[in-house]
Parts: sequence; C-alpha cells; structure tokens
Amino acid sequence: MIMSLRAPPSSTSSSWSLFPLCPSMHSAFRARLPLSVAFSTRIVRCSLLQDQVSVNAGAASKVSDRNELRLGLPSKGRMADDTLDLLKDCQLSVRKVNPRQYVADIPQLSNLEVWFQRPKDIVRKLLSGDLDLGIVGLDIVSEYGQGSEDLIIVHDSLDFGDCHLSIAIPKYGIFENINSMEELARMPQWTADKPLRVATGFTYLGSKFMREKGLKHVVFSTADGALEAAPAMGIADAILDLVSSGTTLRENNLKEIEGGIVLESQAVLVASKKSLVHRKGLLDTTHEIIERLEAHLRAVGQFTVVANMRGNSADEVAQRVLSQPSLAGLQGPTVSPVFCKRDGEVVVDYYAIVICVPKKALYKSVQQLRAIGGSGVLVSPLTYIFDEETPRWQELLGKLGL
Ligand SMILES: Nc1ncnc2c1ncn2[C@@H]1O[C@H](COP(=O)(O)OP(=O)(O)OP(=O)(O)O)[C@@H](O)[C@H]1O
Ligand SMILES: O=P(O)(O)OC[C@H]1O[C@H](OP(=O)(O)OP(=O)(O)O)[C@H](O)[C@@H]1O
Ligand SMILES: [Mg+2]
Repeated sequence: MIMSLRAPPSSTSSSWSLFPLCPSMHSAFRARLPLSVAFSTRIVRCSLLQDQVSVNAGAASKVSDRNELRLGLPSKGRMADDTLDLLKDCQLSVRKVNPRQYVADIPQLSNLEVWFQRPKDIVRKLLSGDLDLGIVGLDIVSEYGQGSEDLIIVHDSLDFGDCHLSIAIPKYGIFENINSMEELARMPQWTADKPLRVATGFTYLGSKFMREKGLKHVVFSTADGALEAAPAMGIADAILDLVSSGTTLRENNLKEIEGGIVLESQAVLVASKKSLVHRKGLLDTTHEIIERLEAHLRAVGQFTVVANMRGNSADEVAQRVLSQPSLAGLQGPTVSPVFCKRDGEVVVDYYAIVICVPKKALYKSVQQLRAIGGSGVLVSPLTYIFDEETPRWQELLGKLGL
C-alpha cells in the first residue's frame, strides 16, 4: 500500500497528515483513518481508530556517557562498497568479522566503533546521539536531518554517490508542453480537490520545495523504490526522485524540467555537533579523518611529473617552467641539479624538475614541457597530498565556535 502525505491547511505548520493510499479505497480510508505525524519531534504518534500507538523513533538528543566514538556507515545499497573503498584508500580499512555483523572497527583509529546502518537511520541516530559521525548522501542528511543545527557537514564532497534530486513529469499527455516549474505551477488542473500528485521518498524536501515554487495544491505519496513507474500506473502525476545518468527517467517516458532540481548530492561526512563539542577524543579523531580524506581526494586528480631539462642554473630552468601556464605545480616546481661526470669532473648540464599536474591537463603539460626543452618525462600516480592545515578543519572549528 502506498502512503500519502497531505499538506496541512496552514503552509507554515510542520504537521502533515498521513493517509494510506490505495487507488480504489483512497477516499474511504481518507475519511475514516486519519493518522497524524509530528515530524518536528523524534516521537511519531499514530492514532488508528481507538488504538493509541506510540513509536519512539530515537531517544532525545543528548550526549550519552559511553566512552567509544561511533561512526555510522551504510549497511547496504550502492553507497556501501564505495564508502569502504574510500576509507581503504585513506589507509582506514574497516575490519569486519563477517558480512552479517553490524559492528566493526578501523585498526588505525583506536576507540572508534563502526556501525553499519541504513543511510536514513545513520542520520536519525546522529540526531538521537547514538552515533557521532556518519558517511551518507547529502540527500539523506537533508531529508532526514530536516535542517537540524545539530548536524554538521564535515566534508561535503567525498567524490562518490553523485546524483541530484529532481522533479520529473511525463513527456506525454497534459505535460507534453510543460518544460519548467513555472509552467507546472500555472497549470489550471491543480486545485484543492484535485492536487498535483507527487510520488517520492523525499516528502520533507519535496513539500518545502513545492511551497517555495508556489505550488499550493500538492499531495505526496511514498514508495520505497521504482518510483518512475508511478505516473504510468496512474498513481501519481509527477515524481521527485534521485537522478544520475537519467536513464531510468528516459526509459519510463519521464522528463526533468527547468527549475525542478531540489538538491545536488554526493557522499558527505556528517557529524553530530553535540558529540563534537562534548565527546572526549572525537574532535582529534575527526581531524585525522579529514586530513586523510583530503590527502587522498586531492591526490586522486593529480599525477607527479618528473622531467629533465638542460640549463645553466636552477633559477633559469625555474623561470622557463613557470613561463608555461600548466606547469605551475602545487606551489611551484621543484628544480634539482642532475650531477654527472665528464672528463673526470662532476658537472651539471641537466636539472630535474618535479611538478604535480592535474590528470585532465597531463597531455597539455607534457607538450609544454617539451616546448621548453624537457625530455625523459616520467609520470606516476600520486597517492596522498598532505598540505598545510586543511581549510575544512578550520571551517569546522569555526562552525563549532572554537
Ligand atoms: N542513481 C544514483 N546514482 C548515484 N547515486 C545515487 C543514485 N541513487 C541514489 N544514490 C545515492 O546513493 C544513496 C543510496 O541510495 P539507495 O538508498 O537508493 O541505495 P540503493 O543502492 O538504491 O539501495 P535501495 O535498494 O535501498 O534503494 C542515495 O541516498 C544517494 O545519495
Ligand atoms: O538516473 P539513473 O542513473 O537512471 O538513476 C536513477 C535511479 O537510481 C535510483 O534508483 P535505484 O537504482 O536505487 O533503484 P530503487 O528505485 O529500487 O532504489 C533512483 O531512485 C532512480 O530510480
Ligand atoms: Mg535506490
């Protein structure tokens, strides 16, 4: 059964009504089975006929007195493997005894427990104080964090899980000539009695976005996957879902529209602010994780290039190298004399230059090196670039007021 979220009468209220939505029984259920959901607290109360059911979706946010630090990682789904691969590349391999065990550790980080959880539960548990750090998509942080000030994005671009959250509508029928959010909002079809039906797993972001775009009459239905089928099944008019290659939309005769992107997302490292401030050792561990992530992620896009160059002095060679736009390196070239023996004497005819070059600019850099007399160009991958203090660490301290 699909559940539907209906906007409250007042657009400023954070309360929504949740109705079971089954095409044939929708209105009957709507009239008889109201369920009220208060998203602003972590307690979800459902009143179903006479029964009172109370579900505690997480303890009130507090810093518990446990000593171990806790990092939440996705237990399944497309992010799970990429997250473990990234940590491994940062020399932070996760040691997991067996695949069904949900707790693990990272030998390099003592006193840190790794807990495998579904991405949305990672965010919930950060808010409830049961986790301190987590790696999930920004989409999940934004949807389930609901703008909480207790969540701090420590690293905002881990370079995987790239996608965007976007509105999509059918290419056919009444939507054939609709190509922007403004046009969608102006359609006369959407009224209080017959609102635009949007299928999504992102009801918090969706309702906020629709309000911002001026769509007053909207009703959301949720499902756990394959949302792209909803319009063709007659269950929804539009969908709000993640898009990466666009293939799923195309294959289901749906299109994105101008102004319809709610959020650009990729994997992020997120932390509980309370934990960072109060939990002993967490700030140091977070610093180490940021440094390792940055060192790896900066290196991924770069090659080390070594070349020999004839010259009269290191200064003169440096001048030549710096005259080329693609050869500046990180801070400038390292230029070292190459000593060789001629007629019994040690002489310097050549200088070795070492620079870092963005992978995308490699061929251009080799051409520029040759143009200024470079030869014997050696190219090798870079594993880590540890710079001076990372800007992200300074930013984090700023956000914590430290
Ligand atoms: N098509 C996509 N391309 C890239 N990243 C995506 C895509 N879809 C989702 N993501 C990112 O991966 C995260 C996990 O997605 P999701 O929970 O859908 O995993 P999954 O592998 O599809 O498993 P599930 O079966 O639970 O849907 C999302 O929150 C989002 O950040
Ligand atoms: O733009 P694309 O590259 O086609 O990717 C988009 C699809 O990927 C995700 O679905 P997923 O594969 O996770 O399946 P699901 O709906 O079962 O979660 C997302 O929900 C879209 O359906
Ligand atoms: Mg999915």
